[in-house]
Amino acid sequence: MSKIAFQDCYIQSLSHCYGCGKNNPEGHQLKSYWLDNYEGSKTIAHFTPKPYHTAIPGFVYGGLLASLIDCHGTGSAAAVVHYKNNLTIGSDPTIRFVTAALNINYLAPTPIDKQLELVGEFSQVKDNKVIVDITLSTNNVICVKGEVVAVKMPATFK
Ligand SMILES: CCCCCCCC(=O)SCCNC(=O)CCNC(=O)[C@H](O)C(C)(C)COP(=O)(O)OP(=O)(O)OC[C@H]1O[C@@H](n2cnc3c(N)ncnc32)[C@H](O)[C@@H]1OP(=O)(O)O
Repeated sequence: MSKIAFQDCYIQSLSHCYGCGKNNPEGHQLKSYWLDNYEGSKTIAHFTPKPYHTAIPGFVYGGLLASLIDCHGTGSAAAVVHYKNNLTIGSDPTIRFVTAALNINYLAPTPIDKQLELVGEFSQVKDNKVIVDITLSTNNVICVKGEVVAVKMPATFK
């Protein structure tokens, strides 16, 4: 794993996201990295749910899981476009990605008392659009699969 999370390289003004912004103390503060030995092709993040993330006692609320997949996807998209263009993720001008589409499939109940692992792979990488396929697992069991269509953040967001 690289030492600095993708999201922690975002400029201060783009670090308030509820899912992954380091400047949002109420948020999830998800941290995404390159998977060891897969720089440029696979990404990883971990998250440990809190008891209040409950859907049915013992199991995680699906909206939280979607949110984690969303932010791992947009962070991974920013990382791979920088990687492909030989840029550093914190470099200027800021290239960031927002969610255009999110498709989530819940395959198995997700236990609330385990660490969650998200792994992302890219099915399409263009400078303006990246499609990221993400699995969310606990104890090597895939509980959720998601596809994130991430599009380069337009100027209207600034
Ligand atoms: C910066 C750190 C923050 C982290 C973000 C965390 C994730 C988030 O919560 S982001 C917030 C939620 N998302 C939003 O609010 C986005 C709102 N939507 C928009 O701003 C626009 O519709 C936007 C940017 C997604 C697309 O803009 P648009 O002008 O239509 O894009 P456009 O340039 O035409 O299309 C680019 C590509 O994306 C594709 N695309 C656009 N919208 C979609 C969509 N909804 N579904 C699938 N593909 C799409 C286009 O087909 C095109 O693909 P290609 O290049 O292969 O032809």
